[in-house]
Amino acid sequence: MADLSSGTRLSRQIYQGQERQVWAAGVICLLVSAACLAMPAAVGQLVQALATGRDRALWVAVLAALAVVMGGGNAAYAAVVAGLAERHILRLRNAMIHRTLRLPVRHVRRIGSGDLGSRLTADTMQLRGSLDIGLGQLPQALLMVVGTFAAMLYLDPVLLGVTLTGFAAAALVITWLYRGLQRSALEHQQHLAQAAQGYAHALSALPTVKSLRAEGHVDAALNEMTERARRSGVDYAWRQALLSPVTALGQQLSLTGVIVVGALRITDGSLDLAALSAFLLYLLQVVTPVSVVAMGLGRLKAGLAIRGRFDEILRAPTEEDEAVPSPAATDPARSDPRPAPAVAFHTVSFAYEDTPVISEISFEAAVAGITALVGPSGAGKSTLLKLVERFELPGSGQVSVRGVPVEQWALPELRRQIAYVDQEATLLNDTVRNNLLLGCDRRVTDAELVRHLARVGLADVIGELPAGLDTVLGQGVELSGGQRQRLALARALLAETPIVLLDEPTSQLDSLSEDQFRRILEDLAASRCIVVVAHRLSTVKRASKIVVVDAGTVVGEGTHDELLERSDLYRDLVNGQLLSGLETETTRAA
Ligand SMILES: Nc1ncnc2c1ncn2[C@@H]1O[C@H](COP(=O)(O)OP(=O)(O)OP(=O)(O)O)[C@@H](O)[C@H]1O
Repeated sequence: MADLSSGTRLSRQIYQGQERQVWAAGVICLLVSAACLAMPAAVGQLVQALATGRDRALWVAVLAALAVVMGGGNAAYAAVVAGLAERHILRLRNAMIHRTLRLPVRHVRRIGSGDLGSRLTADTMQLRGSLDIGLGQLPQALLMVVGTFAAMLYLDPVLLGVTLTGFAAAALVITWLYRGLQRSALEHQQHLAQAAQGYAHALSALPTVKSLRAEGHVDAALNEMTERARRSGVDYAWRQALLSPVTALGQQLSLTGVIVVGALRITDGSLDLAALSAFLLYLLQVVTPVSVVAMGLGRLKAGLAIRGRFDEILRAPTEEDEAVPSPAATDPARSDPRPAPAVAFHTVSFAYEDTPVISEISFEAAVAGITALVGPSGAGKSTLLKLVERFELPGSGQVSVRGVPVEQWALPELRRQIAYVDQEATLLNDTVRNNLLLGCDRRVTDAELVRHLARVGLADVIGELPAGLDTVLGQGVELSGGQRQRLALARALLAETPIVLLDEPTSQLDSLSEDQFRRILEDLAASRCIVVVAHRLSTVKRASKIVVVDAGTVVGEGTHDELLERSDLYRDLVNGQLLSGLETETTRAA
């Protein structure tokens, strides 16, 4: 029943908006099936015409017409069905792309980009094959089977009973094969996806793999994955391959039974030889469509299993679905007479799955000025930025942006308030211009783009690229880590958001760029809220507020001088244990 309802749902999705093509396919299918069914009768008529010498030309013409209908109809049917299937695949791919981009980052990371890529390519190809048989050959074969059995019923119901008994024995084995078929099809696609995921991961870590001379190790691990895919592929293939011989076995049983019972019935006079011959002709004719039905249902079952892998994505809750605004939520900043801070954490706790990472953290970042988050590695600083962006939702407590709890913002509106430069300073595989304009809602001239590039010290670098602002990044043109960070910073500047979140933006900058970066930050901080996860003392010292985070809690808050006096951890950090750039600073101070 479950199969039937998901099959019906699938058909509805495929046919939606393509009703004309569906009708055309239906009419062609009926015409072709009628022509096939009429063929044996027409051949009989021609034989009779040749014997009697009457209407020979007529029956030759009828046979020729039937052949044209069958040939042309089959070609037209295949074309219409291919159009239906391709459109369905297109919709499915686009729906998956649409959905994936709106899922929580953690969900997408958990599945993995290689696996998702495999769903979009290998799974859809497999599904396309299932649709070809399921939509293309199955309906026609079903019509043929029903039509032929109807003709056999008309000729001799007893012999039809014998025929169906033979096929029923085969059906028992086929049902058992189906059960494993769906499972092995799903396993095969999963193994393929795991291999794709492992491969993508290995390629992204290629320089590390090479430098560690770990090619052999990675090779072996990936080979193990491809071997698993081979095993499940073979399992799937033999089950598919058995469908045809089992059907043929059913036919042999039926044939033997029909010949024995037919001969007995001729002997007792309840059947004549002509009817038995016609019956046997139909029995031979029905084998191919029965095989196609058996195979087609098998492929359809496999297709439904694979389709389930798409549904897993299409039904997963998006970020919007996850953040159900709580009417009980109260924003401390709203009830406060002071203007709301740009960012406020109020007793926020958060865990990744079951691992607590943030525990009852409270702090505020003012509308203007730099708030620096410092602390040992793994303290939870980057996680705090993720909570502001609503990549993650707090387990308890409240994160507010401009006085409104993050889950009460419409997500696009919330993110319009924030420019975010992540640790990797991610750039898309697109032109420099488009990379700069991501997240920027206003019209920007090239002159303005160049001005911003100059501000982050990149105007010359970009000017020297083969196509300047139109150069596509990532296609043979790579920027250095520091250049990427500066480009990401220019993007954040262009977005002109009231809040800027920076995650270790100076990690790959040289001291000259770092000075430039610090000046830009100070300019920005005059009118915007900058929350920066910083490991450089040069940035931290100029912050209007420093929040010291340790093991998911705030252990100190204040200015550089205040914290030097009050916070042991901050002193440790400043003494060079955890803030890089310390030596430079201490040397300078000396
Ligand atoms: N996506 C994730 N899933 C599970 N655990 C995570 C995830 N991201 C981070 N963590 C864990 O949460 C803790 C805090 O990580 P976070 O990146 O916020 O620390 P951080 O202070 O920014 O560290 P660093 O300075 O080294 O970047 C770490 O123990 C980390 O292992």
